[in-house]
Amino acid sequence: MIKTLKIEPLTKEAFAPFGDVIESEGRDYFMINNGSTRRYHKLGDVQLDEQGQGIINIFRADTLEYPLPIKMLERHPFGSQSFIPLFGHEFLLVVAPVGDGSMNIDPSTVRAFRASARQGVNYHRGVWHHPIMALRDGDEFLVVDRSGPGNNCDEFYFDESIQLTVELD
Ligand SMILES: NC(=O)N[C@@H](O)C(=O)O
Ligand code: NI
Repeated sequence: MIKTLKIEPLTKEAFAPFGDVIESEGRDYFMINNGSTRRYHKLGDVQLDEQGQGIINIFRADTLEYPLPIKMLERHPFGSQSFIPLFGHEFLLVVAPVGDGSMNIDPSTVRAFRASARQGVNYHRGVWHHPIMALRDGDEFLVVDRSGPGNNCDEFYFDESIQLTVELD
């Protein structure tokens, strides 16, 4: 299979099989702090196993070389992982559904999205995704994910006959 992935705009609906979109645009809110603040409540769920602890990190990432061959995806079986851009730059995502839970990805289910400068994502537990795909060198992301015992990062490498690519337009 040789395929250039179509980069889709990131929307709550389109991304629903993979997790949550963290954004304020078009979302419900309620007022707090004596009316000075909008609370966009529960935009995403932090998912953890019983032994997991939720932690807050910053990832500083450089851009990758495009066209980018998608040789592997990874997943975090014990917890969700969110990426919120701190510098307000767009970034890319490549994902595949949890599937049947086995260490296998149907390449036809792999999708690419472009997050706007005001969107973040929260990958749900076990959702396959490519490591962070910043579009600027030195870009920073607030990352909320899970710390705890066990290996929380499975990597799946596609067979060499599967050539999935992401190109920048
Ligand atoms: N390995 C690591 O912490 N980063 C990845 O999980 C990622 O999604 O970028
Ligand atoms: Ni990850």
